[in-house]
Amino acid sequence: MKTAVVAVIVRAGKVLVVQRAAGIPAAGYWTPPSGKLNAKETEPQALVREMQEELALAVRPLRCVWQCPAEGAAYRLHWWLAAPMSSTLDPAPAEIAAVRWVRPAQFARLQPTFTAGRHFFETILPGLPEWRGHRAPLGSTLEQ
Ligand SMILES: Nc1nc2c([nH]c(=O)n2[C@H]2C[C@H](O)[C@@H](COP(=O)(O)OP(=O)(O)OP(=O)(O)O)O2)c(=O)[nH]1
Repeated sequence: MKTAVVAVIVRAGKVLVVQRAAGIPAAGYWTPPSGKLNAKETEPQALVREMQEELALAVRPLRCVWQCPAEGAAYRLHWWLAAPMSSTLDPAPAEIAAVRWVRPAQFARLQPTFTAGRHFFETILPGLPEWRGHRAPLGSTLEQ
């Protein structure tokens, strides 16, 4: 089965999500950014390439934290933590309609979202040591 990578990019206790553009599959859906692997490409290579193409964002892939089937099951989604290496975003309009940094409670209010995305924010993300470590020292000031 083919693989797509999903990038979990955290900054200041928030996760980067994108709204898929009109004219692509699942238009309008909010999700962490993703992309399919090209032939012979590794998952980290695909992550770096897709974040560059879709957002002009340099990232450093850290580790795969979750896997799940895509809806319709044509793809397997591999969710990777990735560190942002640049501070600006330049979304490609053909693929991305909007970009936001969200806390899990804010993601829960976005519509529409995929079942996998909701599960990730509700269940997987809160259990990751990197996420807890990221948030703990920041306290409540960045939570507003
Ligand atoms: N990003 C994302 N995609 C999901 C989720 N659940 C789910 O079924 N999908 C589907 C939507 C897409 O068809 C597929 C992800 O592949 P993709 O992001 O590479 O799709 P794409 O059409 O933008 O392809 P590409 O050209 O950018 O590679 O999985 C989810 O939670 N997040």
